[in-house]
Amino acid sequence: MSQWDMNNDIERVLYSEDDIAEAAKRVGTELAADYEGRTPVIISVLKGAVLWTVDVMRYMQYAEVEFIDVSSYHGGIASSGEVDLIVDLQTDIAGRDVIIMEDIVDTGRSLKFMMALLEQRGAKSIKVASLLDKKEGRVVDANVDYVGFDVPKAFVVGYGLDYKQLYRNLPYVGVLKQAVYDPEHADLVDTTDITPEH
Ligand SMILES: O=P(O)(O)OC[C@H]1O[C@H](OP(=O)(O)OP(=O)(O)O)[C@H](O)[C@@H]1O
Ligand code: HPA
Repeated sequence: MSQWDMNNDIERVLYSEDDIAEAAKRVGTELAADYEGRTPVIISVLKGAVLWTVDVMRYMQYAEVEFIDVSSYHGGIASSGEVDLIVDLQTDIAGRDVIIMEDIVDTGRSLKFMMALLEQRGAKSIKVASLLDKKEGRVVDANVDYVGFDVPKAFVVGYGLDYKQLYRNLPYVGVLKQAVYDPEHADLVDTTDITPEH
């Protein structure tokens, strides 16, 4: 195997390409049924949710898609606690049914920030569809309505999720090897006793 291979940096795969394709079909089909007769605005959260968004929306009917970018991680593995709006929506969502598409809800800070913003702008309804829900990571209240997988408390990468902007293009979700992290952050990552919940 070539040394120049991202797969070498992965400790273990949690959700395979097939697992994710199945989850996208399940969530997309459920959304199609729940939004029958309505045209929701899908709000895809850059950059991580792009792959999940396009895979899920293939199973839906009439829907618009918009992008937003909020950031609390600034590239590393620890949430900074402060959320910034980096890229705003290009449309008015007042009176609209919106679906926030996330790759992961972890501390909940990004989602809480977006929920407040969309409520303030007069969204008629707001639901959340996330590939991963890391419930153990929550530090603020944030609820996910449509979940791909409940993910254990470990820093994961792949299928949109990054570490320092890399690994988003892996087709699966996995745990990064400890050795890949900056030594000063090593204590923030727990890769032991991780059991996939599927
Ligand atoms: O629940 P939280 O602790 O707020 O974490 C979840 C957020 O963090 C990640 O985005 P990030 O800010 O890293 O941007 P990215 O999608 O561009 O990687 C992820 O895509 C979520 O939006
Ligand atoms: O586990 C994670 N991996 C990548 N990005 C993230 N943003 C919040 N949690 C994570």
